[in-house]
Amino acid sequence: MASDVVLELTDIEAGYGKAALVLRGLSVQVRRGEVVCLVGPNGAGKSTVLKVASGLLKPRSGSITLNGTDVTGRSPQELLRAGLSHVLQGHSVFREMTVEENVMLGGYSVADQSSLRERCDFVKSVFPVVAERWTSTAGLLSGGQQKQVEFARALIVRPDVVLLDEPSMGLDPKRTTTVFEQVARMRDAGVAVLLVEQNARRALEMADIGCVLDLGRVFATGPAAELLADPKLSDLYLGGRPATA
Ligand SMILES: Nc1ncnc2c1ncn2[C@@H]1O[C@H](COP(=O)(O)OP(=O)(O)OP(=O)(O)O)[C@@H](O)[C@H]1O
Repeated sequence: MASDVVLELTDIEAGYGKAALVLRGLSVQVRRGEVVCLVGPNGAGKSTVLKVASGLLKPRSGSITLNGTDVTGRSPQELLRAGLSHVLQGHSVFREMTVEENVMLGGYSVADQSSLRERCDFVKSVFPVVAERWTSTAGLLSGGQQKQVEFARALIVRPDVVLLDEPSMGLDPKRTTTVFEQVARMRDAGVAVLLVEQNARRALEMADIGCVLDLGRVFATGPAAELLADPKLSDLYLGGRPATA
């Protein structure tokens, strides 16, 4: 395994209860400073990959390694301590609380106050809106800005890898652009990002690596720009080819 691989899922089989398998031998790698974007049709298993990676769902077979250590079967809390943060689908900002209070909820496990202060400075440097609105009530921020508060909460523990489940959900195109810019800033700050997106074409324009899932397997993977340029993938999975001028 290359040393820059932060998270690796290998030959994962997973499902819910006694129901049929959702993931059928899926493998994916995420490297430091890289955004890997999972796309594919509804029900392909994209969110299930994130649940397996974060310990919310135990795989029936296969392995998960984090920074080269086998962490298969560990709980979400253990994985958080080991360097993996998961930003769930939907909105998890507490609207009545300030931005600071929301971000600090993520830092409850950081006992050392000076290291917590240093981490605050770090998230403020990654997300300028969070710094500017630090004392504001979170409910007064726009949907895209609230997403940045969720990202900051995930980054306060300074994880090696962040899992993002549909961060653009419910946002208009302009705010989606802003949110994808913030995902790129996390990557540029050295974090590995594994992202699930319905907004496949626009997410792949920002991502480094794309991974097309279908029926619980990886149908195609490679540099995101190459997937975007593939006419067959465009027609099947990316909502058709963009109109040419
Ligand atoms: N908690 C659950 N219990 C039982 N089945 C589930 C559960 N969550 C998901 N599934 C099933 O697993 C399959 C894959 O779901 P998943 O949410 O991973 O797909 P997805 O690719 O993220 O889809 P979407 O794009 O619609 O969010 C679906 O058939 C879904 O019905």
